[in-house]
Amino acid sequence: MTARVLDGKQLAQTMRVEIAAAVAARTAAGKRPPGLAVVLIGDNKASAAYVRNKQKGCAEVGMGSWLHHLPVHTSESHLLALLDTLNTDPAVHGILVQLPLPPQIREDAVIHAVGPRKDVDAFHPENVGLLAAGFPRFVPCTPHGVVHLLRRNDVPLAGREVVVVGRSNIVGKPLALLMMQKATTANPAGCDATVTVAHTRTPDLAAVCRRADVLVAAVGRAGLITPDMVKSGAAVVDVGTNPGAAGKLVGDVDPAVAGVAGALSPVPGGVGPMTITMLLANTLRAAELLDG
Ligand SMILES: Nc1nc2c(c(=O)[nH]1)N[C@@H](CN(C=O)c1ccc(C(=O)N[C@@H](CCC(=O)O)C(=O)O)cc1)CN2
Repeated sequence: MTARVLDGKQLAQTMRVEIAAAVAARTAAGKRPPGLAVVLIGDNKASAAYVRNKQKGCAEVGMGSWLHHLPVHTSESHLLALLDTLNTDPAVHGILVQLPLPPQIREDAVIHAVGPRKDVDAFHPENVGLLAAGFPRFVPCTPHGVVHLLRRNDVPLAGREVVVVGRSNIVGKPLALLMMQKATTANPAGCDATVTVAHTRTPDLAAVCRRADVLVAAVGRAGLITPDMVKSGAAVVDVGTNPGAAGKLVGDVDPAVAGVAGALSPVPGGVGPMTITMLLANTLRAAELLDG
């Protein structure tokens, strides 16, 4: 078997056209274009590239974006003061602080300081709570990208066994919530699946993974998921972004898994591009919620 490729690059592009149409309709109706403020601290090359792509995405769909690039030694209080200003700026609908942060700045303090109505990453505890309760204000970008990638490729989820390997706040936990939740009008990203969350301390990880009709790997360990861990015909989504040889990005899934899986979302070209498109979708939603 050679797995069907779940092409995130192409789907992200299709969804951007849909978002651009919604933005154009808003501006034609005399509304302010959605605007995203992006805060980048320091000179991490990968972070700078992600931020560039986020701004490029904004331009592509007709949204405004502002980059606040702060030096690596920026103090936490300086960053919090900037966030205060952005929280009250009516042109700014979404605020994003690129992670990871330098060590003098507490991630938790920053996550709490982004106004929950502008928190397009959906990291603020208020938004985490709303998601957990099944009434998300914003759906976190990477998990939402995974759900769209599977749905738009007709991978069945309702009633299926989904195994999420990884328990991070950004991917594993929120994705497990979406996968287990009932699909409702308030929560169309709910998937009605039966969900197992596994991680590096799970005994016999291979046996747990082999149960999956849909297997999602989000651990951050290159090549962790090998062909013997995958049920024949399963859909496999790779969310890993690990540094490989010659500056290449490597996923958590061994490429040989393509010989066993029915469908495979690769790295690069799978969930990554979807993450940025879902950020644009959240910025549009923030503008709709804030400005009507
Ligand atoms: N504030 C946030 N910080 C971080 C997030 C986030 O969602 N919000 N996630 C990651 C980084 N990230 C977005 O910020 C991100 C990672 C990867 C990609 C992507 O498109 N990857 C491409 C490959 C790119 C390459 O070759 O280098 C792919 O997978 O095809 C987009 C966004 C941590 N920080």
